[in-house]
Amino acid sequence: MADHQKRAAGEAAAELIQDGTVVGLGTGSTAVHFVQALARRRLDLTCVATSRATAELATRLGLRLAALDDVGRIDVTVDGADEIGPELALIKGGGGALLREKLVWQASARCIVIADAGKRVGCLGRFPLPIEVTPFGHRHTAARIAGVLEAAHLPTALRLRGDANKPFVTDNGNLIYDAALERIAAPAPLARALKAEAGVVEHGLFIGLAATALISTEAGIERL
Ligand SMILES: O=C(CO)[C@H](O)[C@H](O)COP(=O)(O)O
Repeated sequence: MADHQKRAAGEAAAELIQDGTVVGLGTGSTAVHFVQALARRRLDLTCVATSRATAELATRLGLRLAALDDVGRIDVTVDGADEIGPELALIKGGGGALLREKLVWQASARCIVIADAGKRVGCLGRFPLPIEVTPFGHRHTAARIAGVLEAAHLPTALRLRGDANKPFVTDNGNLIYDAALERIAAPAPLARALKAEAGVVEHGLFIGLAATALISTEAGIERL
């Protein structure tokens, strides 16, 4: 999707941030625009990054960073998404930062998701669901995940690094399986079933966390 739509969403979100607040910084190409626009505002902020990549960008741009455990709570987090479904249920983790993202989102009083219009779907699942697992026993965990998923699913694939035929490793030292489900009719029971697996560290279903969505369309920013 056109980068200018991502930029417009990021800039619109940056305008909502108030001076003196604690802000969670998302990960991904849309979140990059938010971080850049936020830095340009030169507010007095404390920021918590959801990935090493975002932390590096924020540091380079002069934003003050704190560790999640060094702040009492986060006032507002702004982050992208891979899919935005009904009731602002989301799939996240395309960039591999889902665990830190969810930890930061859960610590936030308010979460704003920013995206281009192409991310809106009537039913989640077209985007493969990222599932972060421990490296120990990950093939057994993958087999158990396959058992949890609905019968009609497509293969669950170990995510590889783009530049090599080696597994992608998250900032937390874990691996990711991407589950091509096509259609997630009931996200909440699936989320619970996945979390019940010992090898599953986190999954990319973000349910009941986003309060607001800023969707960038050719006609302007739509607020949900
Ligand atoms: O969840 C994420 C990273 O883990 C991203 O927010 C998601 O992948 C969207 O990325 P982009 O803005 O590049 O489309």
